[in-house]
Amino acid sequence: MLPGLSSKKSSGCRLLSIAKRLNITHFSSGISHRLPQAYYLRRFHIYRKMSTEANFQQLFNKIDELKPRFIERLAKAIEIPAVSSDESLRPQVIKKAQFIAGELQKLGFSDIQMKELGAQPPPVADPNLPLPPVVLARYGSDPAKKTVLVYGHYDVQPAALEDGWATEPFKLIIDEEKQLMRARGASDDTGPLKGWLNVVEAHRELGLDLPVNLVTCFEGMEESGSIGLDGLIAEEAGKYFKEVDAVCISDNYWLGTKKPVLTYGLRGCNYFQITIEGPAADLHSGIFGGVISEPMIDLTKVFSSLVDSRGRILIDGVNEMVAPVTEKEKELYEKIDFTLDEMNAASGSQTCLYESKADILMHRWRYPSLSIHGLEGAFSAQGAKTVIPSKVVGKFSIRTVPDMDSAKLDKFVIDHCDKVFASLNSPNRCKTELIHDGNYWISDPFNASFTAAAKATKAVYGVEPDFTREGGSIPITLTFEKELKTSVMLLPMGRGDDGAHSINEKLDISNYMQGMKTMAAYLHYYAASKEK
Ligand SMILES: NCC(=O)N[C@@H](Cc1c[nH]cn1)C(=O)O
Ligand SMILES: [Zn+2]
Ligand SMILES: [Zn+2]
Repeated sequence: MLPGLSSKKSSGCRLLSIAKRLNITHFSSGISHRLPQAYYLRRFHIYRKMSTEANFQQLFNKIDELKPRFIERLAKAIEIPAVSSDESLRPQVIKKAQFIAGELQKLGFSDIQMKELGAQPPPVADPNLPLPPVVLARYGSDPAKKTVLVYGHYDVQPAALEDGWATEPFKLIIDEEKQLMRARGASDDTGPLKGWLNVVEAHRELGLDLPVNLVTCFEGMEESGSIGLDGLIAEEAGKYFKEVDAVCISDNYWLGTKKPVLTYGLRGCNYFQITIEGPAADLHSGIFGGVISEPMIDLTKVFSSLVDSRGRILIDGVNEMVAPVTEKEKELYEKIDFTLDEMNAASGSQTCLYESKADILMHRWRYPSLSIHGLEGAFSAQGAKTVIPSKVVGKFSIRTVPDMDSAKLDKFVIDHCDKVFASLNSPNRCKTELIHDGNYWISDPFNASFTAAAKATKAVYGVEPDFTREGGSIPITLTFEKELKTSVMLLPMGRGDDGAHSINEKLDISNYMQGMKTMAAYLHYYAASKEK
């Protein structure tokens, strides 16, 4: 099976040798062991029997049987447009939290708490805008069982029909021909979040004991940088999350479309905005064009100084912080099941900047990238409006990697924008600020949790998963690891071509069904493992 099955209970030397094999030099934290080995051995004897493939068959059949109900329930959650970045939709985000709490209650979860996080900090239009609550709940509290915290987010990215969606984004559409479900949040992350609830439901329907105690941590600000969640986790580490042995996050995707993966690394994300303002109001370009200084022209100059068309970041000091590639690391990429064709299929184009698999993967996983996302305040409709916008707010983000220092990065970026703007000699005003940030994360993929997930993947898909890193970010991952002193494992449900954050987001029905089976099997294998 997997080489080097072990956990972080082993000595530091062992961990170091695993790190060497994977060529990881940036473990984000250590793991403490709070209970003696005998305790876990006892748990192992209790649950070993339940974790046999025979029991899985019963569970898998039940999940299959409940498929129509599970799809219908997902459709109900999807209907709530919980877009965390749109202040006007904040009541909908809160409504979705309440909806999920109601579902948890119906399923027999206990100690359900809607943790309030206060008002959203600036920059924000409404200074009293409430952050959406974090939904905490428990299923079981048997001291003889291990406790798994499952994290997910119920907020989603914006979506509108006019962006080019084939169908209404907040209505779950079943494409019978392609056997997939299309809607905003289907894959990121309402589908996987509902998956955990469905796993509990399948156990209940069978009268089967859940092999672990489950704790939920479902947030509503992930797509906006998980604002407020760090503090809550720190606060609850010794309280609500006290007994947590492992954290499992299902909020990412397979690398491609065929092979299941387990993910042990993420890039971070620092998100910035540049505000440039000048005239008191939008102006007629025939009257004022060529006579006044235009904020939009200044912004394009600053934007174009950030990155070149080959994706190279042009800000002094940024690339210098990146950990160098070693020869051994290069070998890792060759073993990963992925092709340029898959990359092109996922982007729906032939616009990839690299040809070799290693280059693509390295630029997705271990190098930083800078993306320009858009702007507020400028004309963006069809037709030709001859206006000079008086104030524009440009948005861009940098995906961060080991060994980049987040605070240093912020300084480099802000200094750079200030310097470029100053060089324009513009009478306009310019301000660059950080909107939110979240750290990169890299972990040990040979601990008990990853091992259990690998066995679960094999039991469901019949293949060993690839171990991958991911270019996206889940800002809270490192916080869980540090504050709870537990391992974190990423168990993706969807595929690399799901179109998360894009138009026509989808989740293949087979990924939903097999994903839930994998989640269930993971809980059983993890419960049965000797190690934490
Ligand atoms: N499924 C994970 C995901 O989409 N994460 C977001 C997180 C984020 C960071 N800043 C804003 N959102 C991502 O864009 O990677
Ligand atoms: Zn997500
Ligand atoms: Zn997302």
